[in-house]
Amino acid sequence: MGVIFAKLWSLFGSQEHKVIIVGLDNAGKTTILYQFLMNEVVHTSPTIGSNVEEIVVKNTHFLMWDIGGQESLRSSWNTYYSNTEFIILVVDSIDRERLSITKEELYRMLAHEDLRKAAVLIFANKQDMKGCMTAAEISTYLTLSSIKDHPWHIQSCCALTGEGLCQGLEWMTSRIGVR
Ligand SMILES: Nc1nc2c(ncn2[C@@H]2O[C@H](COP(=O)(O)OP(=O)(O)OP(=O)(O)O)[C@@H](O)[C@H]2O)c(=O)[nH]1
Ligand SMILES: [Mg+2]
Repeated sequence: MGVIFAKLWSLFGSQEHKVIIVGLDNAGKTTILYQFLMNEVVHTSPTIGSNVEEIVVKNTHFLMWDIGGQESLRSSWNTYYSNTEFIILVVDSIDRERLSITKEELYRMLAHEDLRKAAVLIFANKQDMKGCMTAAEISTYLTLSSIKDHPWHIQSCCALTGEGLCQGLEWMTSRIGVR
């Protein structure tokens, strides 16, 4: 009985799932992390290095690393990759000009050995902005349907109101146990 309990506990209870939150500077990564943690909008400044927080969703523990997205910091994203189970890629849906850079970064990550088992959640953030791209437009531009070797999901959201964030987390929890 004790052994069975211990096994179940290790499967569903205490195990921590590593998540990296990436995306270009100003996409809203830090805002999303603290919405997850506190259900409120915090005042942010550009992240130099990273923030890390434990987020618990229905008894599932995620260790979330929010990594600075400025150009000079992107080359060190790979130092966070080992043992990552989920990549949360945050896109600023109003930033049409830089979506091509996000695309390059996405495919660079997917090709990285340390991320070969990672599932990808794409947040199409800032949906409150007038004239923003829809999740469908972003999906088409990023050619997400061509990704066959990683589970992926795109979710539109607004980090300021929190809209869409829970649905993203629900997709992540639904993936646990699948693999
Ligand atoms: N309108 C709007 N603004 C948002 C939203 N999410 C974040 N922001 C704002 O966008 C700005 C940048 O947000 P951050 O969370 O600091 O961005 P970041 O991705 O962590 O940026 P770096 O740390 O530089 O990589 C802040 O002024 C946020 O308030 C959103 O959904 N809508
Ligand atoms: Mg930040």
